[in-house]
Amino acid sequence: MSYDRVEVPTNGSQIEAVDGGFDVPDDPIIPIIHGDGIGVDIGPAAQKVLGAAAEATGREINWMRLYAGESARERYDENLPEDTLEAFREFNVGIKGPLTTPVGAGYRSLNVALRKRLDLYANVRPTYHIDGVPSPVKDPDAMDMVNFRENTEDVYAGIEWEQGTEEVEQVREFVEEEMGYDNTIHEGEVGIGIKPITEFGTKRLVRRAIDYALENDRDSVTLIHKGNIMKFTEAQFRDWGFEVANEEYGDEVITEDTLWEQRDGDVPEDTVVVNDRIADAMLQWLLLRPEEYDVLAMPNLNGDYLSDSAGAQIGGLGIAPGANLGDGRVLAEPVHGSAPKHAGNDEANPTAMILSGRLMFDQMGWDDASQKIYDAVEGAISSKKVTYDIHRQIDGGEKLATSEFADEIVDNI
Ligand SMILES: NC(=O)C1=CN([C@@H]2O[C@H](COP(=O)(O)OP(=O)(O)OC[C@H]3O[C@@H](n4cnc5c(N)ncnc54)[C@H](OP(=O)(O)O)[C@@H]3O)[C@@H](O)[C@H]2O)C=CC1
Ligand SMILES: O=C(O)CCC(=O)C(=O)O
Ligand SMILES: [Mg+2]
Repeated sequence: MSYDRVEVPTNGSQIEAVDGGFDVPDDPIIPIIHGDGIGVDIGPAAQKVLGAAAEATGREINWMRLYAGESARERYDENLPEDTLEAFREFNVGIKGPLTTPVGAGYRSLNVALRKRLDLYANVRPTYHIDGVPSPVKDPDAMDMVNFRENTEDVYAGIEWEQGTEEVEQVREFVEEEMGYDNTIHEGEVGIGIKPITEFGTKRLVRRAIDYALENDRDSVTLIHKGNIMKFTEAQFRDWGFEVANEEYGDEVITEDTLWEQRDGDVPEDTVVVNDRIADAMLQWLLLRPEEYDVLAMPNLNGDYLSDSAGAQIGGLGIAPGANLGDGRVLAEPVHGSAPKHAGNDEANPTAMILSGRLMFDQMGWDDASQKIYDAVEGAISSKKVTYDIHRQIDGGEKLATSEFADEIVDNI
């Protein structure tokens, strides 16, 4: 493949996607987007730590810089160049920092565009507590969840019409007059959006969540929806989710309803329980009884809200990692955004992006390098040498810059 403005490393080899996994050489070429805002600080920091963990386990990462957002506007005069998409398609496994999306007018989310264009349909966001990280809750270790968020549809599909346009009035007329929703929309200006939830999108996401639960000895998968209100989208997500559980997994999975019918309520060994919860109530259980929840599966918007909220319980957005998964493709990225007010100040916490790299290593089968990163992050934080976000929540300690904190982690590897 030839690229317009991307330098492909001359050393290193390609990670191949094979049989639902990856064939990973010891010198892989890995694409990376540093990202907008704090991406200029945390991107290089994460690259350094991940490179050091690879080296410490006898490997070498050959980084391939890719561009999106501001860095792409500078080089290509566009937000999401074809080079970037093609390189992720060719090299299969990569990592990105955050990309800014303007509120209201302006271009649509480049993060969402990358997920959709690369068909990275599952946004996986584990929420676990690392020793020494301060938390606003009494028992942060009670939370050990993995959030599977549908990544390609729901209100993030981007089908909406702006107030004051001819199009929005056409949609209003169609909805009111042809679809029978007369007197449902208030008079005056309106903006209208569409929320598609498909059987295809739901089932592949729920399948991925159940497979993960089975492969990782997890006890349950909870489908999180607002199906009491949105009956044909969110409730349908739940119904299709249960269909997958009931029809595709045999004895490996049992639904909560079946358990209740059996009355003794005992879960057979090695069986994953699939249940569902309504999204607003779930946000209270996250705080009150997190130990009862394990793997969560949900539509796009619920997953976006829930992952930031859960992240707060284990130390905040500076810590919370994530990865976008497709079939034979991985693009790791932190939960947080570009935090513009900290951009370029060398102060943001790189941990979320570093732990996202850990998720990427897990997908590559680099369990030893992944463990090294976990231990080194834990070591750095427990010595109380931390970035500002953690420092302000603890007594004493030393406040480090992003780059210094990355060096501290490298020293712990
Ligand atoms: N996947 C992506 O690329 C995402 C992109 N975005 C985009 O990012 C932009 C900003 O979004 P916003 O809503 O402000 O959310 P952000 O996640 O960017 O930041 C919100 C706040 O969280 C804290 N925070 C976030 N990341 C870190 C970090 N690494 N270290 C320390 N503190 C951190 C900061 O809090 P404090 O200042 O209080 O310390 C920050 O001001 C928007 O354009 C949005 O669309 C948002 C989410 C995901
Ligand atoms: O794309 C964006 O700008 C925000 C997306 C977001 O908040 C997320 O994916 O968690
Ligand atoms: Mg978000």
